[in-house]
Amino acid sequence: MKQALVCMSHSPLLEHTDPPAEVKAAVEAAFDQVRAFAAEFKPDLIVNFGPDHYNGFFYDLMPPFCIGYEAHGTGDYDSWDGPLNVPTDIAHELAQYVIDQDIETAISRKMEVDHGAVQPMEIIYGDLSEVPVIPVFINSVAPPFSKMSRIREFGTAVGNYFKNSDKKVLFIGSGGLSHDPPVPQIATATEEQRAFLTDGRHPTPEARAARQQRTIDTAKAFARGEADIMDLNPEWDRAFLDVCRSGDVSRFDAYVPAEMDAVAGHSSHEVRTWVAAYSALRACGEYEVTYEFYKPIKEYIAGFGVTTAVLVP
Ligand SMILES: O=C(O)CCc1cccc(O)c1O
Ligand SMILES: [Fe+2]
Repeated sequence: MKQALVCMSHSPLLEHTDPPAEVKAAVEAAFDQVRAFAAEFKPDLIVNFGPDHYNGFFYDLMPPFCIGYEAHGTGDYDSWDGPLNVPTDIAHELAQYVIDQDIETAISRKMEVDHGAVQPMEIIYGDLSEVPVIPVFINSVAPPFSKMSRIREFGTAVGNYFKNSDKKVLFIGSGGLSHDPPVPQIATATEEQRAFLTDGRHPTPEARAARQQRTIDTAKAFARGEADIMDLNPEWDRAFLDVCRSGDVSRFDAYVPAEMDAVAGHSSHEVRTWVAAYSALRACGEYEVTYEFYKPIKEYIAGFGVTTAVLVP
């Protein structure tokens, strides 16, 4: 089989808060499953569908999705801050193919990817300088959002490009599930927040540290039941995982941004990266989910899901 998938939540709090030991152990066991899965599949190339949290993409120019020809980690929350090993020629051919399917993707020759995009690869590979990866940004925080059917069509186009490739491709989706971390919303932003959301790239070390501390403090308060952020929604999460497992990617179309905001939190839109990844895999054939982990983890501010999937012969 030439294609496979890993979709998993991310949280920059993994190294900054302390869930109960058995929760940490369960998450680490899930990570071990993913590492073993990737080691067995031995991809030649990763197509990494990742969100961004106003570290690489801002309202001065916010595309629905963007294919990276060259990319660099922003290093937020001590995440990868080096170059990614992007096969620019393949990224370019992929972008042209997607556009030829009447899906006008943006492209970047200098993409900046944050913790949300790189964490799965950090967990699997540790270092991001080796494994060839095409980073694909999907807007998951900054309304207006394209319809979920468009994300499915985008993922499907990406999958169709690789369907007959001689390379083994691992599709990765990073984010979700239900969660509402303290990311400012343009609709309720102060003047200062609005300026940050518009073009707040490359913050000072002090500004980045203050933002990160706010998130860490919120996570600790959330775990104590004292934070004023929306609760995680395990029922919504498990229903989403059921759709992934069903193999019928058209069922993703039913997800509506306004509803997701209301019941699953403003960052639940990160599941768009899963929708794109599962749609890319489904374009290559019928698939089955071979591993699924789920646990709502307040210390990580995440309905934390981890899945792997392969094509069925
Ligand atoms: O710093 C930020 O903007 C938010 C960080 C963050 C926290 C919890 C879960 C996430 O998925 C996430 O990205
Ligand atoms: Fe995130």
